[in-house]
Amino acid sequence: MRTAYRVQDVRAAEAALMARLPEGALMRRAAAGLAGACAGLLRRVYGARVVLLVGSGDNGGDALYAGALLARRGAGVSAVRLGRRVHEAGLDALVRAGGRVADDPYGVLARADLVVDGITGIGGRGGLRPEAVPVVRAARESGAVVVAVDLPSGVDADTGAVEGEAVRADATVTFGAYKPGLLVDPAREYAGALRLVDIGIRDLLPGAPELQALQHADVARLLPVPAAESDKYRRGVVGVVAGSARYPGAAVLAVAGALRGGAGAVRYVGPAGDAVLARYPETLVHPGPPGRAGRVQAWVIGPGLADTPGVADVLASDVPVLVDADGLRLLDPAAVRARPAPTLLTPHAGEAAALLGTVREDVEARRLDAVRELAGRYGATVLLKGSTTLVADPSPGVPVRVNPTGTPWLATAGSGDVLSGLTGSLLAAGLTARDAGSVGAYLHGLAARRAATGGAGVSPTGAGAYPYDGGRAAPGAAGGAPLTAHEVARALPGAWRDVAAAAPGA
Ligand SMILES: NC(=O)C1=CN([C@@H]2O[C@H](COP(=O)(O)OP(=O)(O)OC[C@H]3O[C@@H](n4cnc5c(N)ncnc54)[C@H](OP(=O)(O)O)[C@@H]3O)[C@@H](O)[C@H]2O)[C@@H](O)CC1
Ligand SMILES: Nc1ncnc2c1ncn2[C@@H]1O[C@H](COP(=O)(O)OP(=O)(O)O)[C@@H](O)[C@H]1O
Ligand SMILES: [K+]
Repeated sequence: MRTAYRVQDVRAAEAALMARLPEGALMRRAAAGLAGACAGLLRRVYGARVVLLVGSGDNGGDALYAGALLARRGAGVSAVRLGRRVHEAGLDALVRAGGRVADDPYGVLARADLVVDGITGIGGRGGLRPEAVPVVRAARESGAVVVAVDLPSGVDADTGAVEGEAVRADATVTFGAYKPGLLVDPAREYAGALRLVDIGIRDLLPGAPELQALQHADVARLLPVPAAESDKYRRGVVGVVAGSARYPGAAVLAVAGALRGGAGAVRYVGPAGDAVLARYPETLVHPGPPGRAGRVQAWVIGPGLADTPGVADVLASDVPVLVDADGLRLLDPAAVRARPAPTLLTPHAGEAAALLGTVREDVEARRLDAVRELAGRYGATVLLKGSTTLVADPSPGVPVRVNPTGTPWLATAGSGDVLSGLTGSLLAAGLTARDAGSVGAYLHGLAARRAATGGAGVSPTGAGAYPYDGGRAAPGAAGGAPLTAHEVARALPGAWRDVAAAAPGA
């Protein structure tokens, strides 16, 4: 499992470790890791042209010490000063190693092979300052590989927000622990490939991180597996209330997901029974209302529902309920808060904005804050869909899960319906709302990657999702082809098998 910690926790851990180590030891560890990563990105260090963008703080210090190490290996290293101050000991080390301060930043940038962004790290506030903006643009336009130190300068480490301009890096070398902004959009997009350098603070970080990103082995442990004595009822029955005369396809897609999510049976309730049966004869169909349809272990309500009644009925039940799409528009917040059984809300940014009384752009700019706030306000688990899918628990101390497997190819009509069916099925099979949401999003993203690329998923460690391959970042959609929601559903068993194969002893 990958974890991310807030700046205050990273600083506290660093301070505790620094008190036990000689002065400067941590920065030397960070710089050595950074220099090693830079060397890996350059075909040859000797003769390479490296430019350091150096801000006022220790982030600039890291860049200067790493630059000194590269200069000692024969690189031509120039420092561009962008702060009011500079890390003096770092600058001395660079000059002693043969590096220099650039008189003409644009001249050295035009010839650079590698640019090291040491403007700000965890001490940065707001976007880049105006004087840094043209320099950063010149770095990007030079075609050099851009490596961010700890974080791309200008992004918010704790929230993933980007206010104004920020560095767009090909790779980010981060120290001690991932920061939330490296895993959550929009900042994640600026970070490129990630590499974590161990500087020895791991055991000094708090027990609960801010974020968790599951990997294959974590998901494998959570997958429901039928026991020898299982029957379809013991595996769980999921009830799907979806579709309408206007949108029968949403019912078919939600059932397509539900049939592949581990429940023993899928009960469809609504007016699109014929369309569902035509595609999936194994479905149990009932015209409704849900209260008369028979016992289920979890309900999914909402995809393509239009204004069909049933939300209040389902929310009044004593089993876990997943509410999506039109269901989110029709729900009574007080009824959600009053439920003794778990509720999982699965909005996209627009639906989340409506639930919060704000606008979509606001949610997209601050996804992590938005998902936590929604979970708190509604007393429900919330899965916020989109470019980075997040799952928040209603209890504030519980880490938010961030899904690493998503791909922009998923932005296709109906793929959310597949996700709600799949996730509801996991709920019916007995997973908690938080686990069902994170496992559902993981399998859904993996299936989409397989469908878009003709088989390639992500590696068991999640490389391919947060890659560090010694080269440039693998962009999310590279090498893929358009896919349909149905293809995502059909690729789910393959994704499930990939993940299950990573279980210990599998
Ligand atoms: N602690 C440790 O043990 C270790 C820390 N390590 C490293 O230290 C980094 C943290 O260093 P830090 O605390 O010095 O902060 P940092 O990110 O360099 O920026 C601070 C200064 O930047 C300025 N500034 C602010 N906003 C700005 C903006 N928008 N645009 C431009 N400038 C802006 C502002 O100064 P001002 O210019 O206002 O005087 C502020 O004081 C951390 O990320 C990691 O790389 C590693 O070596 C491992 C060990
Ligand atoms: N840019 C993106 N990157 C990754 N995943 C995305 C992106 N945009 C949308 N998705 C995913 O695609 C699905 C779309 O669901 P939703 O918005 O409900 O659409 P629909 O209602 O058409 O099914 C969600 O799983 C969401 O997380
Ligand atoms: K930086």
